Amino acid sequence: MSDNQLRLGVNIDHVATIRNARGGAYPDPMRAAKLAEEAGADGITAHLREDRRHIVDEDIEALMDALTVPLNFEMAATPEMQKIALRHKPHAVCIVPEKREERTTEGGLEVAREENKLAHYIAPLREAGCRVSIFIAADQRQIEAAHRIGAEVIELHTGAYCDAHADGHMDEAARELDALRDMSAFAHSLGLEVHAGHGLTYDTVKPVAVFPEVRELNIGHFLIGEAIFRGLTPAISEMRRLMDEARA
Ligand SMILES: CC(=O)[C@@H](O)[C@H](O)COP(=O)(O)O
Ligand SMILES: NCC(=O)COP(=O)(O)O
Repeated sequence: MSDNQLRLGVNIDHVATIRNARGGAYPDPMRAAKLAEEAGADGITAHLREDRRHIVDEDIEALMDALTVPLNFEMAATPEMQKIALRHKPHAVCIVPEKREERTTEGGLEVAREENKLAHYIAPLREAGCRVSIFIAADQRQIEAAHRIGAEVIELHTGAYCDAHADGHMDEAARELDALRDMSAFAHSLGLEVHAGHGLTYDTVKPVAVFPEVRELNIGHFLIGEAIFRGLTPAISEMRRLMDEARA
């Protein structure tokens, strides 16, 4: 991979959402992960929520056993999740905020107010060899705090930009995009590796993919939905093509 190429992490959570709707064994997130690998994904992302609404513990075990690309394990900063991460030692652990009542991840992690607690929380994960990433809003204060606690990576939450775009509020989308651009550059200037994701689609990916400091995009819900219409491999290949085009 050239230095300028953006990595694509495919999030398979919502394959599990469909499986869990009937409580059976299909569609299998592992099969989706293998197809994603073949389609050019550079990594697989999976979020083990406290309520296990999509990915479950057995999925993480299967992914750790069979993946040949890195697993980005998303989790809340709880003792239970720390134990699971330390047992599996995935390539990357992305700490995300989590509320049981939310429909999806709302906003970024509050790092600045929880600095000491989070610094202690991530230390054993780093010692175990996991790259620690913090899922964060495009907010300078939070990025500075993520840097201070010793995170190596931040993932900028692109949800507000994507939601504004989907609602046709283009001025707001442009403002959110400006913040993402400025904060990508700022985080990079501190030495943090910059990732981005949440809610990205074919319509919203290029303006983010073009930021030179961004090294990885994590995309899931849209791709799994799009796979219904064109199949998972073509859906991922098209995303890959748009990212490469943005970066050319
Ligand atoms: C943190 C994040 O953005 C992802 O985990 C993704 O949104 C899928 O999980 P949920 O849809 O459950 O939030
Ligand atoms: N961290 C963001 C992610 O993994 C994918 O989010 P989404 O595309 O499912 O909204």
